[in-house]
Amino acid sequence: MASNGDNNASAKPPPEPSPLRKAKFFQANMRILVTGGAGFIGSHLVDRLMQNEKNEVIVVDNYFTGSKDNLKQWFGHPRFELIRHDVTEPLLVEVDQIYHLACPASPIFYKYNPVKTIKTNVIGTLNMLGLAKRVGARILLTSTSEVYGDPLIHPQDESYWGNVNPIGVRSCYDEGKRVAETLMFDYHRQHGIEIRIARIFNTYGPRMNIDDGRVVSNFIAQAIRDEPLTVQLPGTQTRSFCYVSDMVDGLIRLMEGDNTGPINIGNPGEFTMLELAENVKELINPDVQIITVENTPDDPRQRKPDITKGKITTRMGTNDQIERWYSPYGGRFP
Ligand SMILES: NC(=O)c1ccc[n+]([C@@H]2O[C@H](COP(=O)([O-])OP(=O)(O)OC[C@H]3O[C@@H](n4cnc5c(N)ncnc54)[C@H](O)[C@@H]3O)[C@@H](O)[C@H]2O)c1
Ligand SMILES: O=c1ccn([C@@H]2O[C@H](COP(=O)(O)OP(=O)(O)O[C@H]3OC[C@@H](O)[C@H](O)[C@H]3O)[C@@H](O)[C@H]2O)c(=O)[nH]1
Repeated sequence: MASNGDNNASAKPPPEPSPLRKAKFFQANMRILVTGGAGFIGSHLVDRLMQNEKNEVIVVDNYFTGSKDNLKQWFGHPRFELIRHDVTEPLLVEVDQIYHLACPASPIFYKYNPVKTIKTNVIGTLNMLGLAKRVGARILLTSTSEVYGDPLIHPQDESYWGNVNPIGVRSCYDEGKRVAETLMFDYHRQHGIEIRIARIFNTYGPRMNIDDGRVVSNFIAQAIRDEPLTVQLPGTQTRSFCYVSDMVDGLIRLMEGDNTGPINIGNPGEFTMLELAENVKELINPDVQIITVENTPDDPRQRKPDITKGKITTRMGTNDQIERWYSPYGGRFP
C-alpha cells in the first residue's frame, strides 16, 4: 500500500494565497450590520458600503418608515442580506461593525407612537450594544442635533449639553437619543466596547419619503403639486441642511477613524424656513404661494453645527443646492 507521502509526490502543490494577502492594503472581509438600513440615510449608506467588495452587509429593519424598495438593487447579491427585525428585540449575528440607525427620524413619525420611539432608542440601543459586546464589534450610533434641544448657544458644538424639555412631545426622540448616547459611553467605559457617536444635523436627498413630513421634502412635494408651501410659524427658525452623500461620507469616516465622538456631522450653511420656501419656489414653481401655518410645540428656533471637530475626523460637504437633489428625486413623484 502506497504511503501518503508517495501519493503526494505526484499531487499538485496547494494554490498560492491570493497576492492581495501580501498587498500593503490588504484587509480581511468585513461583515457589517446596518440597522434601519431600509430608511433614507441607511439605504444610501448600504449602497456605499456595498461598493467595497470586501464588505458583506446585513440590514435589519422593521419597515416602519423605511422600504424594501430602497434596497431592491441589492436583492440576490451574495454579499447582501435583509432581515425583517425590530431592534427592540434581541438579535444575534456575527458582525465586525454595527451602524445603528434604526429609529424614525421625521417628527410626525416619531411623535406618532412616542412610547415605541423611546423603546426603539433605549431598548434598541441596549440590544445593539449587547450584540457589540458579545461579538466584539465596533458600533456607531446615529444621534442627532436634537440632543441640543432649543439651543441657547449658536452654533452648537459638541461640548454644549443642550436645552431639552424632558416632558414635551419631542422628548421621546430627543431624550431617547440622549439616553442612547449615555448607554454608548457606559458600555465603552464599563465593557471596553469600541463606540462612535455621530450627531447628525438635518439631512436631505433622494429616497426621502414623499409623505415624510420633513421640511425639504414637504416644500418640494408641495411645489410640484402646485399646493401652497406651508411655512410653520414664525418662519424665522433656522436649519442647516446637509446632502445625504456628504452625510454618508462623514459616517463612514467616523466609523473608520479613531475618535469616539460625539461628532457633529452636517453642513453649516444656515437658512430660515422662509428663505428655504422662497428658494424652493424660485427653483421649482415660481407661481406657487407661500403661506404660514401653526407650528408644533418645542420646535427649535435655531440650529447650525459647529463642525470644527468633525473636519478633523470627517470631510464635510459644501453648501449643496436644492437642484442637486431635485433632479434625481423628481422622477419618483407621481
Ligand atoms: N435625516 C436626518 O435629518 C437625521 C437627523 C438627525 C439624526 N438622524 C438619525 O439618522 C437615522 C436615520 O434617519 P433617516 O432620516 O434615514 O430616517 P428614516 O425614518 O428614513 O429611517 C429609519 C429606519 O429605521 C427603521 N426603524 C425604525 N424603528 C425601527 C425598529 N424599532 N426596528 C428596526 N428598524 C426600525 C425604519 O423602518 C427606517 O427604515 C435615525 O437614527 C435618525 O434619528 C437623521
Ligand atoms: O411643512 C413644514 C415642515 C416643517 N417646517 C419647519 O421646518 C423646520 C424643520 O422641520 P423638520 O420637520 O424638517 O425637522 P426638524 O429640524 O424639526 O427635526 C429634524 O432634525 C433633527 C433630526 O434628528 C430629526 O430626525 C429631523 O427630522 C421646523 O422649524 C419646522 O417648523 C415648516 O416650516 N413647514
